Amino acid sequence: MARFLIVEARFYEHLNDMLVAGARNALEAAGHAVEVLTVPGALEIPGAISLAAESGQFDGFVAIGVVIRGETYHFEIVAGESARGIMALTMDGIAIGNGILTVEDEQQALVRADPQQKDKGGEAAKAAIALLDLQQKFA
Ligand SMILES: Nc1c(NC[C@H](O)[C@H](O)[C@H](O)CO)[nH]c(=O)[nH]c1=O
Ligand SMILES: CC(=O)[C@@H](O)COP(=O)(O)O
Repeated sequence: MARFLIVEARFYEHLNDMLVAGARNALEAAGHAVEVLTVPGALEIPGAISLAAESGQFDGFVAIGVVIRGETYHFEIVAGESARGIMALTMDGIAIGNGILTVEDEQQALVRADPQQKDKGGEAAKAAIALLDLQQKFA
């Protein structure tokens, strides 16, 4: 049993609930312990994971959020920088699954967040489990 932290950016609550449910289902089905930490937006996710990883309290992480394109360049910043931050932490050896949706509209997000449809939260959780398995394999 490993200890996983889901770090969720609670920007779109109804979509987040579905993504977190999918991630939690996948982690618990695999026999892992799950806690959830909430941050304001996707840009805060890498920093929160970095702090939580330093605490030594968790073995792996699932980043959950939804970024929907608006009218300005802000979408590119939030989508790109959150992914860049997560990838930097991954390359430092932290097991993270990226479940941050970056979509054009809410309809695209709904289909991807719903555990009965694309279940991107569950997919991200399985990716985190796979990375943790690799960490242990190469330790
Ligand atoms: N527009 C979205 C944001 N924006 C907020 C930023 O993530 C951040 O919280 C703010 O700039 C303060 O640092 N966040 C999302 O998760 N989704 C969005 O669509
Ligand atoms: C992440 C975004 O693009 C969005 O929430 C911001 O919208 P806008 O560009 O219209 O300010």
